[in-house]
Amino acid sequence: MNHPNTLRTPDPRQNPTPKSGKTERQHPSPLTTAPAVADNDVTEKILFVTSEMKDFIKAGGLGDVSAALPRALSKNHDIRVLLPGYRAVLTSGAHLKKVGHTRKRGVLPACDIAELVTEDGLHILVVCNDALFNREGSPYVDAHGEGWQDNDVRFATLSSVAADIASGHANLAWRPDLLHLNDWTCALAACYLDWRHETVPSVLTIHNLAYQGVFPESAARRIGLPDKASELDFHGSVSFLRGGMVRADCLTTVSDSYAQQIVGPVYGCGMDRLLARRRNEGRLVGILNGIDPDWNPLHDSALPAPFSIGQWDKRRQNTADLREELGLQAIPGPLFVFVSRMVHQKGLDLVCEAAPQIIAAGGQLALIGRGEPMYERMASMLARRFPGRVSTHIGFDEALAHRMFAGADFLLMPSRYEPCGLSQMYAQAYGCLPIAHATGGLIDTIEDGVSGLLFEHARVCDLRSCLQRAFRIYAEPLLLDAMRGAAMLEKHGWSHSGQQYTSLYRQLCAHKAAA
Ligand SMILES: Nc1ncnc2c1ncn2[C@@H]1O[C@H](COP(=O)(O)OP(=O)(O)O[C@H]2O[C@H](CO)[C@@H](O)[C@H](O)[C@H]2O)[C@@H](O)[C@H]1O
Repeated sequence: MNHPNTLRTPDPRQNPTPKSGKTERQHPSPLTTAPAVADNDVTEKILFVTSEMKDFIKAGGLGDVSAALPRALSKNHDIRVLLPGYRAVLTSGAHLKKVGHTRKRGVLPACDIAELVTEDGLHILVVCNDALFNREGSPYVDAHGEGWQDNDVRFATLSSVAADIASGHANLAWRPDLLHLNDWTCALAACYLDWRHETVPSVLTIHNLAYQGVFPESAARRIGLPDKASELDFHGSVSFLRGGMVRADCLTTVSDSYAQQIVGPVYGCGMDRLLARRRNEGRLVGILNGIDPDWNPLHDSALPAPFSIGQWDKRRQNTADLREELGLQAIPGPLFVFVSRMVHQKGLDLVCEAAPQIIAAGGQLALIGRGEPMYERMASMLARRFPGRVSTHIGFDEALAHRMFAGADFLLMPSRYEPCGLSQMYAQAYGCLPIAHATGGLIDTIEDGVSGLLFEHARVCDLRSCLQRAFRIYAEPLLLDAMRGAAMLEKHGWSHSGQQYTSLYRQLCAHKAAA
């Protein structure tokens, strides 16, 4: 997710958590007892608000989760996704029908609301405002990679419309019992509900705390913030995420380990004290992401040789074809891949530093990604330095990513931090063993020495030792195949996490109803 207009992780030692003029809402935790969840027991109406969805437009992992989680939840909920009317949505070929309208709210514009239904029956509500959303390119950045100048207005509008739908001010025949917000781009919805004295409960999921939707103070005027909006104050700037973190009824993040890490100064991005307080209130929980069941190497049309556990000859065919596709030599050594946004978080610099060791030991490396120009250059230079042994593809190519997981022996994921991570789970499903820094969701999804390899610190020396382990495993085919099988057997579906969300929704709705 390349979210501009958001500040990179502030150093919390330099920036202690600011004291807001307003006391944060105190309420007893409702998250104590979990009502039983029966399958196909469709109850609460949920509005799932997101700024990207893989069906139409994806910038990062949020796009994957926004496509998979609502579908998993639809067996227990009447769930609708709310998405901005980007050009990619309007021109997707789906039939859009106008179903509602929101009025101008101060400086925020009026919007139409259209509905489309996906082929598999998921209802999507689309916020239509051509001036804000109907433009070419990414949800967050312009053609030069700069954040859209009006991102504050665009995402305040998305949030305001979500609150309008929740409070029955959108002329819609449907009204949700709960709002599920995702990341800073819609976090303000929790504030709008509060400022408008609406009681609809909200859950805010933090997919990546480093992206906080921080804008200069002038944004307050541009989006018409009320004077009382001190919960958005972040060292004199306006933080959309902070507002949502204060006002949402419950915060979730995408793994248990990350939930534990972000209440401390190292991973807390300057928000650790607020988050610790919310955890002590019982209002911060970790719910692990799952992956879409479509990630199945036996039924993947992108693969030259679909395979299942044990069909290692077929898997090797994918490796040979991938080498040919990427212009890599046909050698007997292991193939390592890196499939990721190329940003500081993902540790590409560590991969580049360790690459000569991989080559010297008889391995190969293939990289795919796009992101910050410095990292893209680093990856391209590596391919020029080691022709036939390193391949770099700058760009986004979903089908190639599938073939890389299916053909590579190891996935490199030395992320400095990782809220959950999806690539390691995709890799495991395709028998490619992740080699990862033991942080966040990587701890919760990889069993060291069984379904992948973990190293303790995001340092090149730790990565190097882990690479030596990988070469030793590769030299023992029986062990390698056993680990591949174990990785493919990992259960990373959405059913358990979906149940946890359902329990949470039910507790919050019951609590609000009782109040
Ligand atoms: N060039 C390219 N071509 C093809 N595919 C590419 C690609 N670059 C990346 N991808 C794919 O994009 C997705 C990225 O998902 P991640 O969870 O790894 O990262 P991200 O940091 O964006 O997500 C944030 O949100 C998610 C969702 O909650 C958290 O898992 C994560 O930890 C958090 O940082 C994966 O499916 C990956 O394979």
